[in-house]
Amino acid sequence: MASVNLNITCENLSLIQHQRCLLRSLNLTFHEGEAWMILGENGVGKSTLLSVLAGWQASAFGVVKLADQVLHQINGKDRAKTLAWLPQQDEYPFPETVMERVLSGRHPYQSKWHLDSEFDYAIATDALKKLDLLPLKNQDLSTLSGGERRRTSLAAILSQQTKWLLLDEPMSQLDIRHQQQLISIFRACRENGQSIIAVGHEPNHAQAFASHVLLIGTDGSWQAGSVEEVLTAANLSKIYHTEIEAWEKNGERRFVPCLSR
Ligand SMILES: Nc1ncnc2c1ncn2[C@@H]1O[C@H](COP(=O)(O)OP(=O)(O)OP(=O)(O)O)[C@@H](O)[C@H]1O
Repeated sequence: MASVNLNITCENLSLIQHQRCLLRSLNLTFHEGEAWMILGENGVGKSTLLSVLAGWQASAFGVVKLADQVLHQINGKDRAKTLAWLPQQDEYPFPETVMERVLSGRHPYQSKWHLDSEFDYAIATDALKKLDLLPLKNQDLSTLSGGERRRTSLAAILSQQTKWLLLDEPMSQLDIRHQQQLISIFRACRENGQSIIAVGHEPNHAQAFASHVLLIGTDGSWQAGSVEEVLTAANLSKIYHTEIEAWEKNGERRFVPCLSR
């Protein structure tokens, strides 16, 4: 999609699920080049918002624009060249190898009768390498562990080579080393000109890779801004209804919940 800027803009966006109002009147621009993390309690509407930003689900009220175009008016293939969406659950209903799955990220660039090219294979192989999956490339998805499956979905997203990565709980099921690896990948993606909106449950991940955060409250309220301004112990304690402290070591901030025994 040729365009000067590929910002994602929410204009007066409200989300409703089964007659319950979740997020209210979101007016916010996700600028190209930024990395956002969306935080909030279970059920506040984080996944719903991400699926609306991906164009998968329509919003109840308001508009989402990509650059200056209403998201729903952009044809699916062009949208898929700009926005890659990782849903919360990995669903693999049919027999498929890891490589086949990762190559599916190349579909937006292929015509109906196109066979995967050497170029597609090279991109998929690179994504597999980045996520330590090369030795599993010929394995059927049904034989993978949960974390391996998650990394396969992430590799498919990377091979889509989009400007925006919309990631719903990308760290889920990953062990600590692979979480660290993914944070490095996110940093490299940003250096490469890609932008990220990730849903998660760990404020320290936002601290590690995000430039901005969107905090969503259980009453549909929201607060958005830079990590430095908005990701604070006071704001996190408020949205999670739990006391959270900020600790600092070697100039780095970490958020720790005050667990009572
Ligand atoms: N298809 C559906 N039918 C009815 N209610 C739904 C449906 N999908 C989502 N909901 C409800 O909408 C609310 C928001 O769901 P959503 O998955 O967006 O929350 P979330 O913030 O991502 O939560 P979590 O942190 O648990 O993943 C929840 O209360 C959920 O039960």
